[in-house]
Amino acid sequence: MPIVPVHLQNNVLIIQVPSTYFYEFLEEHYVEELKRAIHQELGPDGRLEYSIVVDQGNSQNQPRTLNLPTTRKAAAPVAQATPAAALATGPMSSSARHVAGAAAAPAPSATTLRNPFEASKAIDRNYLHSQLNGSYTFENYIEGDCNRLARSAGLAVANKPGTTSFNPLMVYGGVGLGKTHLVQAIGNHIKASNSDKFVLYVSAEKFTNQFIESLRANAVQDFANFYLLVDILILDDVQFLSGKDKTQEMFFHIFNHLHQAGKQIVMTSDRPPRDLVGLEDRLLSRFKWGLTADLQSPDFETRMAIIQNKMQQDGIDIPPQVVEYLAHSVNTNVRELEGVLISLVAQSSLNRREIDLEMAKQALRHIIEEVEAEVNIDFIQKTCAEYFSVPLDLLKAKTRKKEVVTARQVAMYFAKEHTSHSLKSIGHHFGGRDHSTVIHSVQTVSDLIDSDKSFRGQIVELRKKFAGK
Ligand SMILES: Nc1ncnc2c1ncn2[C@@H]1O[C@H](COP(=O)(O)OP(=O)(O)OP(=O)(O)O)[C@@H](O)[C@H]1O
Repeated sequence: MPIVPVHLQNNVLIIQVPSTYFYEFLEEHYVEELKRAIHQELGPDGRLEYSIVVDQGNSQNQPRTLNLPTTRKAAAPVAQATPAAALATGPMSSSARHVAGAAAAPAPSATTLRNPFEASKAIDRNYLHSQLNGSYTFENYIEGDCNRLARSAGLAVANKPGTTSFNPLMVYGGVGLGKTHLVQAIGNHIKASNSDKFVLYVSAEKFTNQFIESLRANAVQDFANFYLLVDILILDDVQFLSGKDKTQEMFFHIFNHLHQAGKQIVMTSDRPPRDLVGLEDRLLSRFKWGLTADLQSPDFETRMAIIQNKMQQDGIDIPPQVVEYLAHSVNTNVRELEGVLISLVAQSSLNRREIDLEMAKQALRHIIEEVEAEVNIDFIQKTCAEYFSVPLDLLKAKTRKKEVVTARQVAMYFAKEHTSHSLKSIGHHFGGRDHSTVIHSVQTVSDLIDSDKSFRGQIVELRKKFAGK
């Protein structure tokens, strides 16, 4: 059932939709555009109403029509309510909604919505918005060691959605490392080359809120049907589903249905699937069907390339020494790096001063001090790796060499002492180790401090490096 303007009655444009969910979707994303167009064409008195036509599977197979005004505020009930007003107490209604004039729209043949997982094939998906930000592309997603696997898997999925073994594709990593950018780039790429495919980007938080709202409005069936229309479902921040059993159950069914139908599913999470506490095992096991790829903090060269790319994109001109200074100073995450760059440009234009190294140091003193002052896990790992003379990346690797194990355990110990990260999160920063490994490391280091004098001396020296921050 396409969404079509079915009727123009006096100054009222009535748009027909197949479910309350579609009504809400239009309201949320298009209402301003629609209102503008209506005011332009029909003048200031022009109004918009929705006509929801749903087949409830009743004996006569009669479609039911529920008209909704554009505003969600309760409107005064109309004097001569039509039989459709009966819906006010039915499953599709909500007390805040104005039920009026079913006869206003001629009822077309309705879609049968009896099976909650039977998508309506007649809905014209061209009318649906993908919720993608077009500025997130593969072209401006800089590749580095930190993201190589995830990026190339993403590109493979984008070129052949639903047909690679990367289904689902799960991208995980810490804050501001480019998860959303990457998965949206996948969506944008697919959309550009497959105009017939309906790509939908949704955060797990929004998915949850929509689901709760559908429960409240007794329209769970509509909710499910909508999601079953999707060809490529991109669910961001899946960890948000933790502990939300009903939402998980709904997602489980949607996942199964889409997967079986060869539709592509892409997800992001701030931690590896095995650490997603509060998610059902059956869901977690499905997440592992495809490919799980992580994003790490970018190294110096990648940070340089990211800054240069951003400069080119935004037409910013900054001397190379300043770019290098920024890339050296801000090693936490990409969002932080971008923030520092923007702040520098803003200060330069406010003070009408050319950007040079002196100016950059001066202008960013507070910000960079703040970033540097943070004793974060990156800094702790770097300091411990240097102190014990082991390569930094081995702290995150599997190796059990004695000197690496010591450096790793000490770094975990200080991460526990100096940061607010949970044991799980600390483990995640050390190559995805679990929380019991972190507990064991902290205990081992504590025991050695008590029993080994020279080790205790090393810890005291290291602690000074962190205390000075
Ligand atoms: N490899 C990259 N190349 C270019 N820009 C990047 C890269 N990685 C991240 N960015 C940029 O960094 C910013 C933060 O990225 P994004 O929002 O995708 O991170 P995230 O991991 O989803 O963060 P969060 O954990 O807060 O959800 C965005 O502006 C994004 O464009």
